[in-house]
Amino acid sequence: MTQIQEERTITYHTVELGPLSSAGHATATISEQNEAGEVHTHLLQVPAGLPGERVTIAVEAPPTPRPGRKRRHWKQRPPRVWITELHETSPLRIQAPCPVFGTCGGCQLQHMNYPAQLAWKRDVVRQLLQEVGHFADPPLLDTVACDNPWHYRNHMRFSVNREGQPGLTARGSHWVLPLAECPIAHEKINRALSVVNQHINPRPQVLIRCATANNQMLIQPAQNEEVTRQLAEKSIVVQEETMEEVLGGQTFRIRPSSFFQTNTAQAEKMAQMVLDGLLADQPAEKVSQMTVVDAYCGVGTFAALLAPHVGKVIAIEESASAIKDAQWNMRDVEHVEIIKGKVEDMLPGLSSQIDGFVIDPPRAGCQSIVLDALIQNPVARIIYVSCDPSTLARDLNILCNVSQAYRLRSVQPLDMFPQTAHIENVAVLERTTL
Ligand SMILES: C[S@@+](CC[C@H](N)C(=O)[O-])C[C@H]1O[C@@H](n2cnc3c(N)ncnc32)[C@H](O)[C@@H]1O
Repeated sequence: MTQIQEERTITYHTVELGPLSSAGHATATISEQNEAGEVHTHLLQVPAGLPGERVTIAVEAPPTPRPGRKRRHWKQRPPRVWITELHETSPLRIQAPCPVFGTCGGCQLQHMNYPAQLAWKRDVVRQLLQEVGHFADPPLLDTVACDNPWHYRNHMRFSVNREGQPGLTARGSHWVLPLAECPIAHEKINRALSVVNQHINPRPQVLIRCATANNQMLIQPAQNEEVTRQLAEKSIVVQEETMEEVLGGQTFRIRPSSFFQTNTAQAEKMAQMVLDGLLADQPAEKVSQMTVVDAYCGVGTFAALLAPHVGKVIAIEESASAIKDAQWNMRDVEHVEIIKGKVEDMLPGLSSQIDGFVIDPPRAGCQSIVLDALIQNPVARIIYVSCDPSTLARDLNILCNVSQAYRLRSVQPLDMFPQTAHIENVAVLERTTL
């Protein structure tokens, strides 16, 4: 089959780069004149650039809809932009170790030194808390660094190309870059990849998840006997249904489709922040009587770690697989109630006799019904764990400024995803009325 590739115009511009966008790309403004002599200004995202740098960029016009295609389904893509020459570099620039950095869609910040990444993440959170959250002077702490900002990911989802090779996709496309290793993947995942990529993978994706506390690994789809044997030679024990990982001194069983934090070392720190935020400064006898809710509990990480300290834990989760794991993980704890369901359905019906909440929703943040329930029956403390600072800022504004039901005590950025633009936060809120 012959495929006719559309020819796309590439223009070159020498520019000074502006601030990083929240996606982690530098920005650039260019002006172009069309055939009618009209000048149009465009704000572009420049991957692998840094503010203040003087660079030449190539700008490839986005594809246009093919004749006959319904325009209704057409989604205009931004132009593809890449740096062709660096004239003046930023003092924050370092050599990115990955050969596909800038092309791969996985990392955005490998070219920026690590302290600068941490400072930039704090700055993004500050700006969002001010502009979206309406906190004039937010109580924002410094970003907690990851002790090793490389090889931290315990879970990788590789795409597979037509030749059956696993890799990561290029930014803004479905084009698979076959990989021998990835500098943010855990060393055990890279070891497994070096075996898996020697075989033809029949499915469009390969998921690899490893434990850091032992040699157990989950791989989907299941690999054949030969691959499993070769992995065993590399000391990797491929599990069939569940694997076990240790966090905060407790063992957690995890199924392939259950959520588990992807950076175990940082998750340890995060769990301690949750415990401290909820229980610190309170007399032991009061803590032992507390009823706390772990909403969006996943496999029960926070619930299990809170259980030894408090009177009762109610854990809520919608995923059937995570619920099975949570039940196993807390099988020996009597004072835990595990509820399968949506937080927005369960929360309004819960008793008002709750002393503290841990909420760790997906990126979209909390639904308004959840925020309403927290405002109607304010609890002494909420620990809001968030993987998206913009929805966190939106929800904190409702909980603290609009309703004035809570006071924001602290927001702690935690670098769960070094080398990427993703930002995790732990916010501590307390009820305004005692
Ligand atoms: C960010 S994860 C947090 C998991 C857990 N707190 C942890 O640290 O491992 C969010 C979890 O919320 C669950 N979830 C998503 N939407 C939900 C909803 N509306 N109600 C209940 N659980 C939900 C997901 O299945 C996922 O396990």
